[in-house]
Amino acid sequence: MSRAFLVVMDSVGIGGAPDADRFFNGEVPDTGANTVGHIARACADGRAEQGRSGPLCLPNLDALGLGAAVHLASGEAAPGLGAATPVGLWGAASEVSRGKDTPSGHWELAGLPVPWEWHYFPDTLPAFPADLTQAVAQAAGTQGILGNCHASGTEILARLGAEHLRSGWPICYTSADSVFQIAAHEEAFGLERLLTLCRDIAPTLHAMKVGRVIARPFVGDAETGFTRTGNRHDYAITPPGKVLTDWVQDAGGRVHAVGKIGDIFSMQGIDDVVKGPDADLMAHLGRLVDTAEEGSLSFANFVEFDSLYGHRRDISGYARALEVFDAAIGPILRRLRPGDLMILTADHGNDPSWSGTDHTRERVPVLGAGRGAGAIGQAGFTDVAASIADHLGLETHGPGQSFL
Ligand SMILES: O=P(O)(O)O[C@H]1O[C@H](CO)[C@@H](O)[C@H]1O
Ligand SMILES: [Mn+2]
Ligand SMILES: [Mn+2]
Repeated sequence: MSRAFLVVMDSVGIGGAPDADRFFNGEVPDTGANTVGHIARACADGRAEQGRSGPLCLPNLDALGLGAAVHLASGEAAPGLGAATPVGLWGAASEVSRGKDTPSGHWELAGLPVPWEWHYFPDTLPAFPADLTQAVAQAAGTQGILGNCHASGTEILARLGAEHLRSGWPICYTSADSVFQIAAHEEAFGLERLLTLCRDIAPTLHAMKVGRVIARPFVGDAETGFTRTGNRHDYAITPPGKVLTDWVQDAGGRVHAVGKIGDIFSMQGIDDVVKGPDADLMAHLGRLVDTAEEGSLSFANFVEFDSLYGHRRDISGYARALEVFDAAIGPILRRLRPGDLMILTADHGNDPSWSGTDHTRERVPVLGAGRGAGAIGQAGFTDVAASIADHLGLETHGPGQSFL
């Protein structure tokens, strides 16, 4: 028997997406974006010295083949990585779904490319159509909404947090992703009221093919500043068909979700979920490596690379998070048993050295531990699902090909 662990390092791209010129941050195309490559370059040049220092140090990910994968994907060397011959399976995967967002990336990694065009709101003022604005205000019980624009979630709180406290109106904003985000004060507006509002309005947005309604609760005041809390909740469209989690369950295996995976798949094919900050999630992943059943899939997402550092264009923070992740995953990799496969990958890029504040279209690393060493080469996202299915002895579905 065998077990599988699929670990998504959210936004840890490695450059070189073949269609990067069709994706943008503002006016700037994503051509040339390279999350890991540019972080490694900044570290080597002494431009990532906050809370860490020196060349990017990722011995465990690099031993599996991260540096080699960066070079394969982008043609660029990542300074500090890629010196040794990989001891894992390594390759670079491209996405075919037409969104560079989290659900598109995860669904395709789970075997199902997104078959539709997502709806994106224009970067205009207002960003939302009048009937949607009215529907949200009516559901909120307010005379109107604030925001109604593209924004970074932290910047818009600094700009509109005080006005939200004065008016009581919810702050609604979007991004280059297919999202409708509602920020509201946990105490003044009420956390439960915000979650109810998002849940009630979600079917309207999903009918428009907007991927997610995201509740963004925050606390604080104008004097001390406003801070988002851990009570974020995503209300996502359901995947349009069966995915890897269903394949595992249909064969009688259990599926354990760690982090945002439950939200991203609307709990489809998932037995249980644990949430929390990434440091806690790593402890849960370690526990699953020690306890997961034969035939099971443990599916984890580590979001802080993206949410705390990529969108904030914080190169030092992103480098630090990669180094902390690397140090923590090492002992877990060493606890894998015969018959286990762990794949580490990503869902899109979010190059912190790039223009704008949105994701970047990139290839992603595919690093495999437990099934020997070797080059996978250029792969598709769906090959990840096919390979896990192959490893677990399941029938595969969809376009993916196993690289095992
Ligand atoms: O700037 P914040 O609120 O973190 O928003 C980011 O988070 C959203 C969901 O991942 C993305 O679409 C991006 O807009
Ligand atoms: Mn993501
Ligand atoms: Mn993101």
